[in-house]
Amino acid sequence: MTTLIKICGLSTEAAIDTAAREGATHIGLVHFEKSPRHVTLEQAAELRRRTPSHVKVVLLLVNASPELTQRAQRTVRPDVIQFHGSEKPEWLRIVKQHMPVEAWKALGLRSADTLTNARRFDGSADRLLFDAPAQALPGGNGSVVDWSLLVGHHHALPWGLAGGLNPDNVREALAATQAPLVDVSSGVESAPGVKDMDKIARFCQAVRDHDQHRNPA
Ligand SMILES: O=C(O)c1ccccc1N[C@@H]1O[C@H](COP(=O)(O)O)[C@@H](O)[C@H]1O
Repeated sequence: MTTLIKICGLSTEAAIDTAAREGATHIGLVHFEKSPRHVTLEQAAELRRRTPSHVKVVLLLVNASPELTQRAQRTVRPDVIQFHGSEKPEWLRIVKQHMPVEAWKALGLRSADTLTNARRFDGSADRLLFDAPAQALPGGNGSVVDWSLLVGHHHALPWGLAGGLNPDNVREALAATQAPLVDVSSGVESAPGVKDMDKIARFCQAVRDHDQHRNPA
């Protein structure tokens, strides 16, 4: 099985090109004004147009109003909306009824209870992302998830691992958790909001090395 790779918080065409060339399966665009990675909907639409069709575009929103969510979907036309606030399963269900998008829900992984409570998204989320608990920002803080909570857990939904991943720890994270998707933002930056092309390349290579080691040809 090939691990899916999401590189999040991209804001330049160069970063999109690098992520796509290095093997990202998903790129993330953050529309959240408090984030150093915030892009306007118009910028996100431009970056979406730049993205090759084999790479899925994930638009990240945090507790956005119904009006903003609809405007964002119509302007950017993402493949996925990643809900990274305290959005409820009912809201994801409504979004999926009215918009042609996948709905992903990010959850701050505090304890085993988080995994139990995640079952409330069965039937509404297309994928869960387990991130470190919220701090000053709801995500993008570079804090590492307690991977041991995920070891041996049976996931009812497709899922992904986020939170504090970087080129130097992603292989260890994958070996520990067997995550089918890894999601990185600050771990491939040289400063908040500034993507580092070399780190993006090294991150993707580390994931490929893991996959190769697991499934030697
Ligand atoms: O990236 C951001 O600025 C951000 C802002 C608000 C919510 C989520 C955000 N990013 C997401 O957080 C996780 C983990 O990020 P990191 O790798 O620890 O920096 C990831 O899903 C980002 O997409």
